[in-house]
Amino acid sequence: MLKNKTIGSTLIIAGTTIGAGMLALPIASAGLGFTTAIIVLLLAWCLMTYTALLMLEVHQHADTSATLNTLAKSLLGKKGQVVANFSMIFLFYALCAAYIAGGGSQLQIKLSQWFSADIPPQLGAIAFAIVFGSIITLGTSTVDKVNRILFTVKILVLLTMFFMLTPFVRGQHLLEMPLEQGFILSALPVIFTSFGFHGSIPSIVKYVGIDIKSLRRVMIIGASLPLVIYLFWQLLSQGIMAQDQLMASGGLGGFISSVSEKLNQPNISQAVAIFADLALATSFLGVSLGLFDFFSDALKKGDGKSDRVKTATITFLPPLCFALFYPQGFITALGYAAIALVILAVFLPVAMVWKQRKHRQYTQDCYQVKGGNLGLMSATCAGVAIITAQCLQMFGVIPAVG
Ligand SMILES: N[C@@H](Cc1ccccc1)C(=O)O
Repeated sequence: MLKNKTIGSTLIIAGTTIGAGMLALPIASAGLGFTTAIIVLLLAWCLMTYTALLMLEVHQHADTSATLNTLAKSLLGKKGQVVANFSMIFLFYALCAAYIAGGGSQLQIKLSQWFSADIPPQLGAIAFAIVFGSIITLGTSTVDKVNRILFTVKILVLLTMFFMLTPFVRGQHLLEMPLEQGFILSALPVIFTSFGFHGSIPSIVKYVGIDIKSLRRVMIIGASLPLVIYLFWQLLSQGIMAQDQLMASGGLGGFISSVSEKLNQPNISQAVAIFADLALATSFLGVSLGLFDFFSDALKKGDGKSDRVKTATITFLPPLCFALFYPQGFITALGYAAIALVILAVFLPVAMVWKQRKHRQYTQDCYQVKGGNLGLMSATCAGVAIITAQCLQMFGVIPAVG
């Protein structure tokens, strides 16, 4: 039974992680060249796995049903709790905004083809938000059913897409060096966000129970599956197109059409487009369900129809507004998400573990993540670097990606 739960939880983690971020990776890392991109991916993976283990170290002494809210409150006090909740809302809003902008632009391209008319991107965003907002409003069991089907198809399409794209990889593209050093900094926030899943750790702990050995395995394998898939994805996207072509694609739709132009194979570009839709849809369902439940709990809304519609409005309206103003804002929104994710997935775990190690006697059988203070310091510095990179981009000091 526990084994079953461990496998299920590993898949939940991997499923949450592989999403919009993966679609943004080829565009965000276009200027880096293959080798540099791989090094940054590995570093981001190390950081995120390390902080996920830190969260387990914190969870081992708390109640099974502890949430980030209660953990932050008990270890860091009222201020910590406010910071935790604020970064959670900001992260989920930014992610939803990215999904609506990305999904909307995909939908708009399709609607324009179907109706042979020039449909504005805003209409795509509205339609995308209404379709998925309704699924969420119908309830968690509907989401579960839709998600299972979409997730299975997503993995099948991913494998097909990898299989079809491999023959087009050209070695010389993989030897290219960073076009400009600034691009390394610019790519950090999006690459970091693509490894994010930390909002789901409390639910997994609650589901599996406090069994550190199993939980460690869940976190390590759950974070490593996306790493393997991203490494392949990087090999394919950067191996097929030269850096300047990738850089010129601009946005998700642009990337997909460059792939189809380059390969001149309608089947492959179809597979890439379907994968992109499914990746957006599954992550959107997972993240917006989390945000919906968070609001419904925080605002003490019931499960009645009118209450659910009200909660849905609070959940979906602000990110929809962002997507209406910035229809091309897919990657921009993911960059903003990185700021909140650094707080949630790096600063908070580090602060909580630091406090706990200081105030609590660790006995022989307590779990303590290796690395000591040096590990905590390095993670903090990495977090500061990511936030700085995003701010420098916002102020136009370094080139923006996307
Ligand atoms: N990693 C997810 C984004 C995410 C970050 C943090 C928590 C949940 C999801 C993606 O690539 O789409």
